Amino acid sequence: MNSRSLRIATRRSPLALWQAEHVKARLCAAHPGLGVELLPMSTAGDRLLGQSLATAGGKGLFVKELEVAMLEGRADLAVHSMKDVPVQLPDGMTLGALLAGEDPRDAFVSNAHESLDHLPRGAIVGTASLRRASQLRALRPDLAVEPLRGNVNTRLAKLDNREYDAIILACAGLDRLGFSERIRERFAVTRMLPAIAQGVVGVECRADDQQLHDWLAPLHDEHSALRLRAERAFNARLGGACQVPVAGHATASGERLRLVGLVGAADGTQIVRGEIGGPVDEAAQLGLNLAERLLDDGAAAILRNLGIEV
Ligand SMILES: NCc1[nH]cc(CCC(=O)O)c1CC(=O)O
Repeated sequence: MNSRSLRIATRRSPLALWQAEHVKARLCAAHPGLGVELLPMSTAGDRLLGQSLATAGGKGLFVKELEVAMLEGRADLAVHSMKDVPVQLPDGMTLGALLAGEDPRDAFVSNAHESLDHLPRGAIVGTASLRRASQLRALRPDLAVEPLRGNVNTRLAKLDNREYDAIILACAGLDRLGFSERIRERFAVTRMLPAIAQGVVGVECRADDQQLHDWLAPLHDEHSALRLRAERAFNARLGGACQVPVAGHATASGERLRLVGLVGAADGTQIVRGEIGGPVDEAAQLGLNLAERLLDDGAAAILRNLGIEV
């Protein structure tokens, strides 16, 4: 038996709470008798929901308070959608476990229309993501892409309120929250390339907490780790934030890893896309190499137009 009890810092959104409960359940199943409790917190990202994520200051807004709680010893671990975690972690923090990935694809959600291709001209599609907006506009320049913020439940409520004809969300979040039947179309990744790390839940903790690392080991998935090593290295070279319309998705099969990535102008008029393959033990280098290639192929100009130095 352990005398130590673990505290999981988590945001209060239904998706964040689901993920934290999931990790708690996995920890308790792997280590019967271990005490685990949730410490729900509000983050700057949650308080600034009126603004677009890009103008408000990016994905770090959702994780900083949780990291401070861990660094101050008020919490032991935090559970994140890895999509929301900046590539650079604060000193002293590490990723203690990356869970097996769920569906990485984006979802087309609509009450009246069965797929993106069925939307009438001029239909209003909600998304706050530059990445989704860029790819949507390239696929369907006739649509009106409008901002949509809030947690998953809020976004669905805005759709039901007829503020949009359709919205785009991640399949993984909808599946986790029991909303799978609301998905009308799961976009092939070749059509709507997902965000870096979409669909992967990760655990962040202090790097020096060896006991916790041992407890987390049974939760870790090596395929997710490989995938994220390539995708996050790719993203890091391209500015590493969600102010940038960057997408990337890696898959490993045996000893081979394949990474597809893109950088797009927000208006969808330009998308620079590429693909790279190589040995899994060079995952990070492959991500970096693909980023360099896209920068040479025009991504550098797109990013410079957005004020991002690369
Ligand atoms: N930015 C919010 C966010 N962060 C992670 C997910 C989905 C779950 C995941 O990708 O693991 C979502 C919602 C969405 O984009 O629909």
